[in-house]
Amino acid sequence: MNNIVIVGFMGAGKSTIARRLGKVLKQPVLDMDREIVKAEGMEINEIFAKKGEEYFRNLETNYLISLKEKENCIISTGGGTIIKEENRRLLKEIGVVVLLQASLATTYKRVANNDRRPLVNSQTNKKKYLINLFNSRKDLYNEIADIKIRINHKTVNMIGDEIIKKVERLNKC
Ligand SMILES: Nc1ncnc2c1ncn2[C@@H]1O[C@H](COP(=O)(O)OP(=O)(O)O)[C@@H](O)[C@H]1O
Ligand SMILES: O=C(O)C1=C[C@@H](OP(=O)(O)O)[C@@H](O)[C@H](O)C1
Ligand SMILES: [Mg+2]
Repeated sequence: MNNIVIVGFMGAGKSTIARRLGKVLKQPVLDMDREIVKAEGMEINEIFAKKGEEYFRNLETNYLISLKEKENCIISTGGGTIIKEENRRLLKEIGVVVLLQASLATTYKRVANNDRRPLVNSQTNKKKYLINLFNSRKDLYNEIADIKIRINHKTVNMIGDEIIKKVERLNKC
């Protein structure tokens, strides 16, 4: 095992921090969205548009099952991977779960004007939609987190270092 699994809401920095951890720890990085895009030969937006969200959620579950074999990897999840109970169970099996916690203000700033997230793109009132989605998922992230990191106003390097320290401490226990 010894994998590090990064969870959190859209825009919290999961993909960015995973890349940083991979570089510092010299471990392979698996970004679920990126791996799914590669396997399907379609961008996330296109998968949602052509096949729907449920299809995408099943791809996430299948991908998580394949991760059970992995060791010493840094895994970046999608913001909605934690929705399904089966996925939450799989994530706990796969590695130490690190939650990146961003404020709604930071989230909105990072996500609202980026067109790569289909769930947000399609909304006319993006702010209201994000607030509701954020609140509906909060408890699920907290439920599975072994380590929680507040990311507001911190650099990528600071967050990476904090994660490494906390994972080391946890592994010593
Ligand atoms: N600590 C940080 N400080 C400033 N910007 C950040 C930080 N972490 C990530 N970002 C930026 O926020 C945006 C969302 O990051 P990303 O890694 O795609 O998040 P996620 O994978 O959680 O959706 C990107 O533009 C990224 O460059
Ligand atoms: O929150 C979500 O439901 C989603 C988050 C996205 O990943 P990021 O959290 O990396 O943006 C991506 O998996 C897809 O657009 C759905
Ligand atoms: Mg990401």
